[in-house]
Amino acid sequence: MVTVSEAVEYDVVVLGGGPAGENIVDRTRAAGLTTALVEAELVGGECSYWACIPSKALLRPALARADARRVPGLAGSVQGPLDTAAVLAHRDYWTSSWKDDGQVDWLDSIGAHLYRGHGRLYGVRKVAVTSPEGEHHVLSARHAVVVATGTRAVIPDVPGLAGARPWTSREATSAQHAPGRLLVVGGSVVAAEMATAWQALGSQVTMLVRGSGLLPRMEPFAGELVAEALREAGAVVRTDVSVEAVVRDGSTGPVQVVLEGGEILEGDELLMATGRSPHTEDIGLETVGLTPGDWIPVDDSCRVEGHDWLYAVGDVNHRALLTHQGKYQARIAGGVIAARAAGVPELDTGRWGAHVASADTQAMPQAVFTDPEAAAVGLTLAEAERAGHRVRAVDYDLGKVSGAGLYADGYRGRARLVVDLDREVLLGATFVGPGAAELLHAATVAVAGEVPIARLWHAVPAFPTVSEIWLRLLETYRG
Ligand SMILES: Cc1cc2nc3c(=O)[nH]c(=O)nc-3n(C[C@H](O)[C@H](O)[C@H](O)COP(=O)(O)OP(=O)(O)OC[C@H]3O[C@@H](n4cnc5c(N)ncnc54)[C@H](O)[C@@H]3O)c2cc1C
Ligand SMILES: NC(=O)c1ccc[n+]([C@@H]2O[C@H](COP(=O)([O-])OP(=O)(O)OC[C@H]3O[C@@H](n4cnc5c(N)ncnc54)[C@H](O)[C@@H]3O)[C@@H](O)[C@H]2O)c1
Repeated sequence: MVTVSEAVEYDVVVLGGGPAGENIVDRTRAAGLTTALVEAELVGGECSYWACIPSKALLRPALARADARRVPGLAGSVQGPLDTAAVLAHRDYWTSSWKDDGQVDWLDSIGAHLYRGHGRLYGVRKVAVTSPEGEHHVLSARHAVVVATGTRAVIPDVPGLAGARPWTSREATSAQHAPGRLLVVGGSVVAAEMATAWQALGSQVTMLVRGSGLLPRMEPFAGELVAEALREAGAVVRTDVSVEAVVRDGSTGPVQVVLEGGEILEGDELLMATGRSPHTEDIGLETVGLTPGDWIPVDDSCRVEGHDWLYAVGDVNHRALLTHQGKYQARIAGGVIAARAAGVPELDTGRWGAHVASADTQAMPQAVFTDPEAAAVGLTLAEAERAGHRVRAVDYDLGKVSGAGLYADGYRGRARLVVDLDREVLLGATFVGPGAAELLHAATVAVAGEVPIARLWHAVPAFPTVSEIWLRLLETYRG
């Protein structure tokens, strides 16, 4: 091991090169600071290679076909199966076949230094790196160390599961063929999106959901509409079931799942879409008084309490497990690091200030690329009520909007605004329907901007777009 006296010094050292880590590098370099990035696998992280990008590349053809099948005059031409090989090749293109040359070129172009290898905190302001070749480096940070090590899939402690080669999100996004029968355990976002993709790509999907419905963090109608569409597409969606054991003999044979009550189901692959745990077991948290394996709690500037040099951004701080929020946190924390390095006397930490990630808690958007798409920002009705707001939910059938009817024959969807009755602003909005993801940003602007309902009345949606849902919702609210 090299000694600390041989440490290479930078202004900022970033541990983990996913979207959040990359954005810290970008912001701190833009501020003229010297920055090193430590990455154990591929620069770009989970999102680029085994999550957002490949999953959306698999889903886009499925959703485009579903939309086209609802357009008179076109529907007849798109009744056949997807070209699975072409879809997988398209996915491979979007992951650059799991190579990160493009991202590395970008790091070079902005003058950041990449250290490939496993990084660990090594006491105050230091990171030790072990390269794949076994070389050791110690990096020392003048201003900040930023942990952005992300998450991995949780494999629950179910008898027989660990030895049954279950798929996680990694295999579900990188598989090179469609399994004949795919069992999916879980009912949240990864489960719903991957069930949608693989059912469309030719697998017979069976979803085994522990709860009473899909997409449990959204308004209940989101999960209901997505489950209905999955069933119509031929998938089996079973709710209120619990997996008690898994059996798989040999390495390539079918896998059996034993449900509570004894029923046995068989599949060719088993996807466990049962949540995430932080990549913090072996990153030296103990050397700075934190607990290995835990999420890293931070304040609203993404700084770790009690350590004025240590920050955590992205999934690892557990504020919002979404790429765009991790990137947002990185922009905020990058700005904080740059301001403090420049000796700015006072940070802008008021609500919605430049140095606090207010949107994580007050206006977080999410788009789920199922058929129909489900998109939401801010609070659901139940969350707003739990938080003690005096609210009213305003609902409207998206299919009744002319733009939606023209978009697709028999358009099925629903929208909800959650209105704060005391301030007459939106606390949340949800849209479920084909193409609904693109309705989301208008709602995000309204929620983050706390735009008064009276002013939204003057934001006129173009006719005949699906966005006319805004007019219908406001009319419904005003009675
Ligand atoms: C199937 C799936 C689909 C998703 N789709 C979406 C989507 O459509 N939209 C969306 O917003 N979010 C989506 N997400 C969530 C999104 O992937 C994460 O929120 C995002 O990747 C988090 O970014 P991050 O930078 O915090 O961490 P990651 O992307 O996990 O990157 C962390 C990086 O740190 C590296 N690392 C870890 N430990 C070390 C170490 N000790 N030393 C060096 N390097 C280390 C890892 O190798 C990795 O490259 C999806 C997730 C899944 C699983
Ligand atoms: N389009 C997007 O924005 C997108 C897509 C995919 C994932 N993501 C994000 O990635 C993160 C991970 O998603 P996820 O769906 O893996 O996790 P999740 O935490 O959202 O859901 C995990 C689900 O698994 C269930 N579960 C846990 N243990 C179980 C068990 N033993 N048996 C049966 N069910 C069990 C839970 O009840 C929960 O509903 C989420 O935060 C999600 O927002 C986002």
